[in-house]
Amino acid sequence: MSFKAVVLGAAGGIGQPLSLLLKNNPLVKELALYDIVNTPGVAADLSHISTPAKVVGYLPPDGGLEKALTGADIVVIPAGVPRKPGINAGIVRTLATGIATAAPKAAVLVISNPVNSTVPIVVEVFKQHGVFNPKKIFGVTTLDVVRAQTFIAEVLGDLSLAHSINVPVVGGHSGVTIVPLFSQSSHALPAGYAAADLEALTKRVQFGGDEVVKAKDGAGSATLSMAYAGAEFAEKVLRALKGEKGIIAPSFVHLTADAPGGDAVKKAIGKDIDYFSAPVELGTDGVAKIHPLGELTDSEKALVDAAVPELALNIEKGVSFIEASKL
Ligand SMILES: NC(=O)C1=CN([C@@H]2O[C@H](COP(=O)(O)OP(=O)(O)OC[C@H]3O[C@@H](n4cnc5c(N)ncnc54)[C@H](O)[C@@H]3O)[C@@H](O)[C@H]2O)C=CC1
Ligand SMILES: O=C([O-])CC(=O)C(=O)O
Repeated sequence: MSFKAVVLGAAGGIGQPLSLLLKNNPLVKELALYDIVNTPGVAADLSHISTPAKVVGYLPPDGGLEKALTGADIVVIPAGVPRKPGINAGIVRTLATGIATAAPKAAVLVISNPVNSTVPIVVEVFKQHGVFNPKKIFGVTTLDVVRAQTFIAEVLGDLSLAHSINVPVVGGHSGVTIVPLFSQSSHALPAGYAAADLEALTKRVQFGGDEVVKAKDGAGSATLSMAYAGAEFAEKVLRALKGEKGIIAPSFVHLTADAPGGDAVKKAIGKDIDYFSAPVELGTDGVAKIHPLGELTDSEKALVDAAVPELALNIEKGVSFIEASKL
């Protein structure tokens, strides 16, 4: 069993390396690349790679978005502009409308920032079209996990461990809404690791994006690490769609009653919030189960408490953007 994957924003800084990684994924039989520019070139380039996926590029004229999306099993959205939330809201609304019309059953992986608001935008558009399935819409927070894995491995002095470190990062995807649960890491920090160092490590995960923006000196935000993270999460979703069991990864999802576990997360965070990034068990229909946050330390509880009000505002911004555009 193999799948049709679609990348919306495929010609961008994330879109191109992400498309390369998906072209390299044996679970992908067809790769449709959509952007407002340059996809014919990106598709022609990738199509010479000797892996099975058939690659086709699409542009807006002649129903390009609809053609790209038709028959999609998974749609990954890295379209938009780094650090321009207002512009991205409109772009994501347009793309979500296309998906709701042409591929309402596909798994939708939202990378475009701010994820805490763009995921609610996709959900509200799907609701308007009567096709909302909370099990199929994912905010991609994998880069936060990838950073936490790497930074723990750096502290442990062995980067070869990084990929095997299992560390949940929950909450949302921006600043203080990002909550790494280092106490639950499969690889513990060194005994006697100072509280101030733990605080600094937490901040480094929360503001890892700023580190890259600064180093790129005005030339954009994280693209290559994000492509890696997006491809890794997409691969997990595809493996689960194919029937593999027991795959769990944090993702920013709707805490619906339709997927068991959401209520327990709401209880743990002490607020009736509609979205949270929690460890999600993936299945043949998307979200199979939302896992609990587990035992939190006092400092982790404080991080969750700080995250929730900001998260609630971000979510409301996304919802009200669509509400307002209904008028
Ligand atoms: N979730 C996460 O962890 C991360 C999210 N991001 C976000 O990913 C997004 C993309 O970042 P980059 O690739 O660096 O930006 P970029 O500017 O290099 O690429 C964006 C691409 O989107 C395309 N685009 C614009 N409007 C479009 C539309 N209506 N339909 C289809 N494509 C459209 C552009 O033509 C461009 O090719 C940004 O919003 C950024 O903030 C970035 C890093 C991490
Ligand atoms: O910081 C940014 O603007 C991009 C991003 O989401 C990240 O690197 O985590």
